[in-house]
Amino acid sequence: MTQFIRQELSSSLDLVRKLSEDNALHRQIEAVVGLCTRALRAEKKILFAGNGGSAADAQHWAGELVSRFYFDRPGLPGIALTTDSSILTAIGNDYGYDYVFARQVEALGCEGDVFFAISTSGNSANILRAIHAAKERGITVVGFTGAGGGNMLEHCDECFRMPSDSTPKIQEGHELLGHMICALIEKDMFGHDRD
Ligand SMILES: O=C(CO)[C@@H](O)[C@H](O)[C@H](O)[C@H](O)COP(=O)(O)O
Ligand SMILES: [Zn+2]
Repeated sequence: MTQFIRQELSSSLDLVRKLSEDNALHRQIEAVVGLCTRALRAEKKILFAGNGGSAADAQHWAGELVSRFYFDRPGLPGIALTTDSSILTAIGNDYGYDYVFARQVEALGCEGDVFFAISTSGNSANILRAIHAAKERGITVVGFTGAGGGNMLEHCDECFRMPSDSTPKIQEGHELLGHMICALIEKDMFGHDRD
């Protein structure tokens, strides 16, 4: 068992080392933070969606914006499309699971919003359909995926590709990016660092 533990920790360290050395990624993070803060200053909002562990990320990051991250400050408009069981089951039952996020983007999204589309494979049908719905509405799409990129890659305005093919490892990378982006949005919008 300890060999598995060591292997897991070693691959996580390898991922973090790659992220820390990727200057293009750091510039991409800055670009995404900038597009998010421009949208927020224009009274727009950020939508989040993903499946499984990525649904947890969607809810986690929306909470960082609406509540707080490092310090007390006004709430920021973030909505996770993964939380309302009545909406999810109604759409899934009436239109099919592929539409559970796209229908919400249609109903809730506005031109100028930002949509964080999270899929480790880049191929989940309900994420791809939500991306299509977002683009149709002039909503900026920021993708979070893995090394392969999948079908979502070509449809995102910006897409973070973690340097791994392992779903759990990709998610670990997404978690790091999500926290950094939320912290930088907060800092940019309200002008100071941590408490
Ligand atoms: O969290 C994990 C694996 O670590 C799983 O729940 C994983 O999120 C699910 O298999 C998702 O359905 C995978 O979808 P996606 O990331 O490829 O879009
Ligand atoms: Zn997971």
